[in-house]
Amino acid sequence: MALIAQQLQLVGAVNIGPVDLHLATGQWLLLAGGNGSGKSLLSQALAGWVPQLTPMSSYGQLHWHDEDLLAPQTPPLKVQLVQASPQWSGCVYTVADEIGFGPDNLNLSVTEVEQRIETMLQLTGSSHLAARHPATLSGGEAQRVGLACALAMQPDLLILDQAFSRLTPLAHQQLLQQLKQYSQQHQLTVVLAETTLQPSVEWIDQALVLNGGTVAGYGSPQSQLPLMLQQLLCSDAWQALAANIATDESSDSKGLPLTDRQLLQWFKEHPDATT
Ligand SMILES: Nc1ncnc2c1ncn2[C@@H]1O[C@H](COP(=O)(O)OP(=O)(O)OP(=O)(O)O)[C@@H](O)[C@H]1O
Repeated sequence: MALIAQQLQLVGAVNIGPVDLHLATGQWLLLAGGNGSGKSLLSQALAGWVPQLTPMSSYGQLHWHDEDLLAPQTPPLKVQLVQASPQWSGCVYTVADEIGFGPDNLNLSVTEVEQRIETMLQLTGSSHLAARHPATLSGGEAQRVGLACALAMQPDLLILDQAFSRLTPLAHQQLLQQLKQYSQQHQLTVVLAETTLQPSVEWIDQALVLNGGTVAGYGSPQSQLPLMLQQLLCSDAWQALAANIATDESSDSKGLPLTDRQLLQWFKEHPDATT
């Protein structure tokens, strides 16, 4: 297993945990929960920010491969956290240079830095923004560039804390699709922290549901779907599914839909389902 948390507890102004999770290389985990459930604090711990950048006490174990993520050290460069509002370096004047800022500081060759900038501009659909000043970007544009900056560091663990919250649902879906392809090619492990069910649920291998800082559920997306439908934001169509599976005790979690297309099919196969 690549990412392992055992009885992880974060203690500070609020308490998070205990959290147990096991994620293999290349897998995707959804940290699901409502506002204030602890997704961001747990994301920061997974990124190695505790205690240096996020001053909390920690108990239990948290490892990324051989690296102890709770050890008092600089957060590992191979683990990148992208938050909803990207912070810019303030040292450069263009988006292209902002994406190159991290790699430049690794003393890579100019050619390598330029290649990474070009690749990430394309992957995130940001090529048209290359010459813009980062401070002038719209919310959705800034989120694309924030992702490009993180990927330019070639992380092997990427944590996205509501990092696409300002994109349209279609753009969000397309960016996840691009990222999935990249993740499969580069064995990139991904953690998504979200308050909404769609579109992330379709792309994940595991879901961990947080409620008030404690783990309400953990397992396959299908097994956690009934809980996620209760706790996350979702459209009326998905709410209708929630109402149906809540009243259907024979409902088999393995057969639950995860995409809009599968949801349509589910309703076709359950003609008696009412909302
Ligand atoms: N520095 C802090 N001091 C005091 N309380 C904090 C601090 N940081 C976070 N909290 C509290 O910890 C709880 C969990 O916060 P966290 O940011 O992890 O939630 P979240 O699930 O990411 O929420 P949202 O979806 O609203 O972003 C919240 O009640 C929050 O107010």
